[in-house]
Amino acid sequence: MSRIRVMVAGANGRMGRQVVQMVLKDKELEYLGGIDPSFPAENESILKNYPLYKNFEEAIIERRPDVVVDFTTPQTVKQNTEIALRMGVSPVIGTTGLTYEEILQLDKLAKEREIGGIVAPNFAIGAVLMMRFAQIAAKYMPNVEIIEMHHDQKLDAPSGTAIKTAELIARERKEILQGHQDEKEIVKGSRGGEYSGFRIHSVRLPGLVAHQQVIFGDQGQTLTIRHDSINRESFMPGVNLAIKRVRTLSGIVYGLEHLLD
Ligand SMILES: NC(=O)C1=CN([C@@H]2O[C@H](COP(=O)(O)OP(=O)(O)OC[C@H]3O[C@@H](n4cnc5c(N)ncnc54)[C@H](OP(=O)(O)O)[C@@H]3O)[C@@H](O)[C@H]2O)C=CC1
Ligand SMILES: O=C(O)C1=N[C@H](C(=O)O)C[C@H](O)C1
Repeated sequence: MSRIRVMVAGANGRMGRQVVQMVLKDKELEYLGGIDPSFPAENESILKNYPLYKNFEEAIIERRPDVVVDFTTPQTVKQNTEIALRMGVSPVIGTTGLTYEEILQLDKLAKEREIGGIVAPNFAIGAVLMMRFAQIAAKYMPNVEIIEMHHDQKLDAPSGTAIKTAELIARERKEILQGHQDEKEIVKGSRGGEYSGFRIHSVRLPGLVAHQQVIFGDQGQTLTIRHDSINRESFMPGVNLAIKRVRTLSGIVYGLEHLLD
């Protein structure tokens, strides 16, 4: 059976480097090269042993991969994905920051071109379970707040995981007036961002990787569902699964849970 030909956009980034190593270790995958405007600084970088492009479109035209994995930036991911879909390449998108409307637009394009793609705000299995458990709890405990905590180089807030969690909670939660209606926010932003009547708080600190708590409250009790990615290896089994399954999908699938049994 022929190997799946893979390129990695954002290859020189924190996630991209991890993905390149994972692809190189898997005999079912063939690494065609990376795409990243910033070239690796260290001479010993493994990236330098393979083609490295600065321009996404040029790379896709020249190498013609089956799958392109995108861990770039919220500013560039939509354009990259449109190029990939127009060129018949299946996108595996980990980059966060796409709006729901943008995902729908990409889905339309993917279906027109009969190509499968996946947008997964979190590839860690534990995070997928955390979101599912929060969705279940929201039906019974509608008072809820989300606290997400990430490293201080993150470009988007709230995290893609927090947004997806909020979407799932909002689907199950009955509409309630949460908190005191006469609340006065003394320090602007201290109550976090509002999503569908509940709050999301974003913490950014060095030392953190990717963490989230979903806290539910009720009379005399709280329930806390927490997930921690303590390193970026946590995302690799999910990315690997997505690379192997993406070409069997129809249109853009939103969330790794759709690939799990
Ligand atoms: N879905 C998931 O499970 C996870 C998702 N993420 C998401 O992945 C994204 C990347 O995170 P992270 O690796 O930490 O970020 P980094 O900033 O470390 O890496 C992003 C890389 O992409 C490069 N880049 C920018 N524009 C382009 C482009 N047009 N084409 C190719 N490469 C480009 C950047 O170069 P330069 O620095 O020069 O701009 C940088 O090297 C974020 O959106 C993050 O939220 C992160 C972890 C897990
Ligand atoms: O930027 C990160 O690091 C992460 N981003 C994703 C998100 O926005 O949810 C996934 C994970 O939390 C790590």
